[in-house]
Amino acid sequence: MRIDGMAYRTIWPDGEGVVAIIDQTRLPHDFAVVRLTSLEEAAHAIRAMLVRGAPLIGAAAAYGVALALRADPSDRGLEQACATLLATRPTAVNLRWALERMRALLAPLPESQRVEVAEAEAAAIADEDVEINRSIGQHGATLIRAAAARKAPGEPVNVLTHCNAGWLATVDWGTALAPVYAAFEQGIPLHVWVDETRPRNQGASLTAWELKHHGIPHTVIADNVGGHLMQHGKVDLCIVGTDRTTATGDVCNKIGTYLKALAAHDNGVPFYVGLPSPTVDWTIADGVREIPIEERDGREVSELTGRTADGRIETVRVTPDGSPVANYAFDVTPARLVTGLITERGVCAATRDGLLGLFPERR
Ligand SMILES: CSC[C@H]1O[C@H](OP(=O)(O)O)[C@H](O)[C@@H]1O
Repeated sequence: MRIDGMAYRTIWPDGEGVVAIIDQTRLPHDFAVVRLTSLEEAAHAIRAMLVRGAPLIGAAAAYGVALALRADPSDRGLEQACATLLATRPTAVNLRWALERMRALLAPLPESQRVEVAEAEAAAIADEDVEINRSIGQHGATLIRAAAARKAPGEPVNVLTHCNAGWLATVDWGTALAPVYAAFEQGIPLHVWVDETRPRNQGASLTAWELKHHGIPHTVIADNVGGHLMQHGKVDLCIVGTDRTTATGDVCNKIGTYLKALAAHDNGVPFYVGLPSPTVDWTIADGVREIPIEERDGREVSELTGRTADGRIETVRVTPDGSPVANYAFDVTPARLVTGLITERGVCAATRDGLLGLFPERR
């Protein structure tokens, strides 16, 4: 995507043994590029959410393996790299998918070839992500165009999204926001309701930042507003991302997604999910029972970080000292609440047959 006229991806090789990332913990107030040179730095970047979003986590892990092998290309080095990176965050299946792909490719190779092949495969994973998301954008834009056809000429289509599933959550384009970017480029009038997405505020700090830089009309709202907007006909469709979707169409995504899906279902608002195929966990069928839900540090709930009036970045406490905090980072939306899955091969029902119809090789 372009930032002040300059094209960026969220992650890119930046010289021998160096991988550059946008530090998303500094947005929206500061745009900072961080350079990773080791397995430990790559693992920290994922764990501390300098990079986040299922597809980007997968790409970052792949580059992390390549960095690790520069230090230790042995079988032990490869296994330790994969284990370290897999342990960074438990929910996004792209992490496991990328590491399994890297391990399967690299393990049979002599040590002397592993670094070069690892770097090429990480770049391939990144490039594939861009093309997958571009395609999701095109398929999803048809849904926004159809919504526009049901409105008065020139009246914007109101899309509600949760968290950040934009280009910052991927290598480029995004998943839930890719259809928004594609529809905007096609000249379809639209507006995006941006859930702030407590506690990390990926919506308020990342999605709003993306849309502002792209010139897309948007309004940041508190997480609890979406149901009210749907009741009053102010949401034409919801499009969200996913960190892991089961073979039967259950969708794991940022905490609060399930509540939005319930409100959408209750108000007859279509609820779509941007779903790149590496985010499908073909091995599980019951998302609520089988998907591990990350629990993060309670300080993400009890504290807030922002910019003061005189430009300083400060963190303040918003809960009483000593009040216990629970910080579940994801929830699971049952397939029955999902109108459709927007994949790189087209839009399908949130069912096993729907997914297998687009991915018959998975039968
Ligand atoms: C395109 S995946 C985006 C997905 O990832 C986010 O989680 P996190 O920011 O914790 O990595 C959120 O669930 C987004 O929908």
